[in-house]
Amino acid sequence: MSTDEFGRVRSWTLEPTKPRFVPPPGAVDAHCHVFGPMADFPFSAKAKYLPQDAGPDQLFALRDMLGFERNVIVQASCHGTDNSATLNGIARSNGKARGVAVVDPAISETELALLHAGGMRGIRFNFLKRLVDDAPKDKFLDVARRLPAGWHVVVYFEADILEELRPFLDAVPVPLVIDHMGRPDVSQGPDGADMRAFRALLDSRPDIWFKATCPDRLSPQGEPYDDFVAAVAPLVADYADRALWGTDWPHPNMEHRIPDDGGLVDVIPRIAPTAELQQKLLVDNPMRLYWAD
Ligand SMILES: O=C(O)c1cc(C(=O)O)oc(=O)c1
Repeated sequence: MSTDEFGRVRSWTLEPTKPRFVPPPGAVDAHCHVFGPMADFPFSAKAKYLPQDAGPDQLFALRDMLGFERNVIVQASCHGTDNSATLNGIARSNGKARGVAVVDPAISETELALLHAGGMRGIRFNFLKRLVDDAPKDKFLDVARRLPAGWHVVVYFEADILEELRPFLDAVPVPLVIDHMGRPDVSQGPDGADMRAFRALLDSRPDIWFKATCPDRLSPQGEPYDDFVAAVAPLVADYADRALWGTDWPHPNMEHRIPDDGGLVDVIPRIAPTAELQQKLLVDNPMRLYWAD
């Protein structure tokens, strides 16, 4: 694990390998983050981790090396509800990044419009207790009802609270995107209880999307992530028009098991084995959600 003299942690490799898989033209890394740089964009006082800087320059260099063209930058929990670092990343991308914000539910319509102008197209609700202090469902629903046209809600939760969250998810009046598939136990296989519950959620509404992401977080086996591939490939095949993919760089909280980003890209052709599936996963689906205008 790499911690600097200020106790700031690095959760990403400085030497990612070049993937064998070549993404189709226009491929979107639809789940990544930026950390800081802290001198310009300090972390939240409530942050649960203190990372080293992982700013837009590093993100865009990785994007190019991996063969991607666009990023969707998701506001990381360490920046709380101050979206300046994410907006800075979008602003510096020459139109090649859009974002997902985290907001105080009391945010005004004017501030939401500013986030839209800055390239945000959704907000994220985080239900992981190790990342946020509280997740007020009633306030979340209030702001979900006031979003700019075309926005969606990204939700991050773990499989053990999916049933409890169902009434809340049912009540969200805009499309939903589920981070990391709601963290199923992939060792249960494609027909395990967690995947069945997740499929039931997807079947409940046609406008629920998911990120087929994070083998590094979800695979007990680790590389080459055979358990993840076995559980997730059928989901991508069956819900091909609703699947997104992303690196999750700089892999918050993964300092003890830092993944190789090239290795993550090489999982793509195993969960999306045909050119048609790859085109949907990496280009058509994220473009519909994030670059509709
Ligand atoms: O599982 C995590 O630790 C994690 C954290 C964050 C964040 O801090 O925003 O985002 C993610 O997508 C995943």
